[in-house]
Amino acid sequence: MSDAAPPARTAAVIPAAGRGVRLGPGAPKALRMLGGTPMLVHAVRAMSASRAVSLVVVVAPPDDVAGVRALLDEYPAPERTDVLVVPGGATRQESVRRGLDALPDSVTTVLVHDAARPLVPVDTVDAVVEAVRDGGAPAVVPAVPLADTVKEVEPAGDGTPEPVLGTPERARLRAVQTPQGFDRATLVRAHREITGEVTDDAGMVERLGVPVVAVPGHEEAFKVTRPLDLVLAEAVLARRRVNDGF
Ligand SMILES: Nc1ccn([C@@H]2O[C@H](COP(=O)(O)OP(=O)(O)OP(=O)(O)O)[C@@H](O)[C@H]2O)c(=O)n1
Ligand SMILES: C[C@](O)(CO)[C@H](O)COP(=O)(O)O
Repeated sequence: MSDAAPPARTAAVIPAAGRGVRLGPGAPKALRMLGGTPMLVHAVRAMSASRAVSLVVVVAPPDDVAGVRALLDEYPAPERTDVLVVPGGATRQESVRRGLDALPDSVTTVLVHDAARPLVPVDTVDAVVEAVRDGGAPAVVPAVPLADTVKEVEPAGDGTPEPVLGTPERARLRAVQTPQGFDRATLVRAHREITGEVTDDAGMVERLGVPVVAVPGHEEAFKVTRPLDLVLAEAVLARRRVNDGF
């Protein structure tokens, strides 16, 4: 970025330090190839596709910060986007916190986006940014309705039958994606004050008692978690190539 560029107001933190155990043996998940390009590079491009995002902080496996830096230099982001790489932690929460610690003072709005959701469309990213900047709520999540009926069970964990405790009303349920968007001060406070297991950043903000709102997500923002998700991701990329005419 040129010296004259204005300081970043909106930044994206990309936690990419996970191993990808559920994906099976191989390279760390964020470095797996999708359509010939590492998953992390797709995720960085998805964030920098938004004109609002001028800084991306990638949180890398702590033993491979230099390798991730070299990889991102090989696949440069648009010139108007700065990309920092910092070491991650043992949990997603810890990795996000380390990404937040690296943000410059100028940043007021933060997106947190899983490297494992490489194909989120830019319209979804922009919708989240706009909703945060509108000031309606300090935390915004993209979310999609569920296709399956959901049961609450008493988990057994060993493959034996699990007692069903209830069936939440499906119309009130959403599957939550990323990027999740936040007023920076609120997210930093959540990461400082909330401890214990939380699976997403908005969940931490909810625990502060601060309002969180959901905006429409996108089916292509799915998380690459299990081997079949890689097949779907390759299919989405192939369809995009056909639609883009190359
Ligand atoms: N210590 C960790 C764990 C996860 N993540 C990141 O958080 C995102 C969502 O996590 P998930 O999909 O669960 O990835 P993994 O933890 O890698 O997957 P698994 O649980 O299968 O090992 C991923 O981009 C992952 O790299 C991270 O930065 N640091
Ligand atoms: C943040 C997240 O992607 C929202 O759906 C999800 O909670 C991450 O969960 P994971 O267990 O780290 O995959």
